[in-house]
Amino acid sequence: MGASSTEKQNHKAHRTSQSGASAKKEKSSKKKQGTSGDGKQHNPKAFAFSSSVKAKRLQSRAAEKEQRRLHVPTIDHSIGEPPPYVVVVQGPPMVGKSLLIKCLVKHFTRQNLFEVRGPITVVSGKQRRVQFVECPNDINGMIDAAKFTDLALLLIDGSRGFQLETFEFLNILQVHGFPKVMGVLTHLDKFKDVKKLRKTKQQLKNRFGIEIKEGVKLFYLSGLDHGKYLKREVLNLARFISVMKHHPLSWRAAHPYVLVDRFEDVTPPECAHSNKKCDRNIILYGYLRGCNMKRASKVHITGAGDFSLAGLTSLPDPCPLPSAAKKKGLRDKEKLFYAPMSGIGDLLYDKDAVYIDINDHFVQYSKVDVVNGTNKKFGKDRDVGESLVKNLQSTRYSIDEKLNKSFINLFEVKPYISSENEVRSEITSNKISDSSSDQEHIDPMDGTSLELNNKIEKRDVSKEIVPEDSDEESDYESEGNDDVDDRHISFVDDGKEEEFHNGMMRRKVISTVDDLESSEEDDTDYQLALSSESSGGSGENTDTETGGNDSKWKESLIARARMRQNINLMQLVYGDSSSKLVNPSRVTEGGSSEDSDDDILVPKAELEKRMAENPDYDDINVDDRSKIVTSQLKDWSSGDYITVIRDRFVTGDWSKAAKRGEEGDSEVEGEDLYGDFEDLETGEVFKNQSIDDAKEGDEVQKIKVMEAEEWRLKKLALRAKFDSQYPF
Ligand SMILES: Nc1nc2c(ncn2[C@@H]2O[C@H](COP(=O)(O)OP(=O)(O)OP(=O)(O)O)[C@@H](O)[C@H]2O)c(=O)[nH]1
Repeated sequence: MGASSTEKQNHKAHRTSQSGASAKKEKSSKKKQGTSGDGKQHNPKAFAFSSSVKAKRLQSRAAEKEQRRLHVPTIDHSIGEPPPYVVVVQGPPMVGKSLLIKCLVKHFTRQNLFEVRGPITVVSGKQRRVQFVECPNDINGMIDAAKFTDLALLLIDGSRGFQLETFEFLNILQVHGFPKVMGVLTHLDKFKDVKKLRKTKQQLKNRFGIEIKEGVKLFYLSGLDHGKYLKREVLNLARFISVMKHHPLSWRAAHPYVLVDRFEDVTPPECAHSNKKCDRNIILYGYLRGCNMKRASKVHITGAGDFSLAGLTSLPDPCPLPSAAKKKGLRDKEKLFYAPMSGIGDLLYDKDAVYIDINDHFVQYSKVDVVNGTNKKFGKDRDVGESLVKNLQSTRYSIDEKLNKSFINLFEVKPYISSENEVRSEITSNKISDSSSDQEHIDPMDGTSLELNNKIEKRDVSKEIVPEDSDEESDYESEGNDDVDDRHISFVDDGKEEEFHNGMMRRKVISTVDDLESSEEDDTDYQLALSSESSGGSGENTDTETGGNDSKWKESLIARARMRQNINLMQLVYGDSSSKLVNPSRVTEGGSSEDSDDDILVPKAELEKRMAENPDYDDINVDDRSKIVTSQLKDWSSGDYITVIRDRFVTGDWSKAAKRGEEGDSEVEGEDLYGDFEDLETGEVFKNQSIDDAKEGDEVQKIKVMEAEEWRLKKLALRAKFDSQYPF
């Protein structure tokens, strides 16, 4: 019973849905199969071309599409890694451009960026690098940015809506080929009402579509978290940027251009120093985009003008793709980031150097200005190397300048002290200058103001006489010379005082005239010291103490100064007294020079007169031969002597010369003019037959000799002529 009832049960037939998603799905699948709803197949001919015109139009359309696809400019990956894509972040002021770049950089590199300046290159994926640039808010900056941007992120303040800057930039983009554009809405957290927020979002999206084109992507950054955009939203935006398809603009693909990420001024500092408007040499670094650039081509630098390239060099990639980077020994993190103008990035590749950047947090090498009397201290304590580097920064003079100012003192006494007056004026000037010894003197070698050196200089120039009374000396030391260096140590030993000044030993002589005179025999490195150093009073003290002997000791000083002014350099260098120096001041009445200072001084004019009357070869000044005594020499300007000399030449009359020789002219005498002569061609030997011999023989013999002589000279002249013409 139960079984029969089940057999009779009527099942409802399956009714296919006529509406809804499943009905649509079914319809489309049947269409694809070419069957109608009842399962019958359509007539295939029904879908063939009904009109030939329509068919042609369809065909040409398809061909056009295909051609367009083929001609889309693409990046040639065969020539190496493509340069990074440039993402320009643009928007009105305070919209959040810098913050967005910082957040994107943080996302890609896990590093914090403190300042956004210049292009920032990051590796966004295995095969892609992105360069972020913040667009300036002036019109020129926008024009420049429109020229190189591959993707423009237009930031719009949601709470304010579209602002003028956005429209300006869009218009500029249109005339520069219109690269890809994406919108980013910020400041959405300022909306308290959710409905209003939704409505505003929709409105802005529609407007954005109208302004640019339908379907343009618009991102929403809904607020801040710890001063940064939400990670999720940044990640979405970053992903979109890194997978976005880029098609370079055709004009750009055909023209080389560089977005400079770093520049260096390599103008010689002297030129820049002397003329601030001189032509500068600049090295610009950046990725070359578009096509290859020729070395000799002219370039346009935006905002600066047209320039010619001096050179073009390819450098290693400062931010290579991870696949190309050598991972051994380097952390990937370091390699994925390059922002030279922002001061980030450890390594900096130059044309001829690689720089390692050490963060100021670790060490501060740059010179820090003292602010409010307190010097900011960075990093750890200084070590030797650091202090050396810092010392270099405080150098005020270049080596050239220092060399120009420096001098080498060959003599113990400066040789320009030549007369009594000069010596006197030197002494007095020292006295005067002592009182003004506070004046700053700059040491040419180390550029520091050293009063100590100043004093040493004075000691060298003039001399110091220290009073015999050692108490006074000590008084002097203690009284007015607090600023004298600590290293000034004095030793008194047998009338001479040894003194250490800056590590140099000096010997002073205790100044009595007797001592001075007795010490003259001692011709060692005796140094006479005038107490020019003793400020004000001591110089006067010496004068008063020596009293009546004043002129006497000065005389001996003058004599010594004069003696030293004529130091023979040759004697100094070779140690041999090949010549005797004339010391006009030291010639005695007898006309001979003596070493003693007791000699009576002879005026220079009188000495010269004496030398002219009774010259001596020894009196010839070896240093200055122009001072040769001329009275003993012949007057070669007289006509007779000139003819004598003239006839000595080939063009002269040799017979006359011979005659003169006969007469025994003193000029010709002694010269071996007619030596033995052998004619190399004939082998004939002519013995030395002077004209004097011919005089003794008969007239014929004499003529013969003359002829032979003339013939010989002719031959010599011919030979000389031949030699000069012969090429080798
Ligand atoms: N509440 C809120 N504040 C934001 C938002 N975006 C940015 N800011 C703040 O706006 C201020 C300016 O941000 P910046 O990134 O310096 O803006 P900018 O566009 O670079 O400014 P300029 O360089 O002067 O043109 C910062 O204090 C940000 O914290 C946002 O979505 N919401």
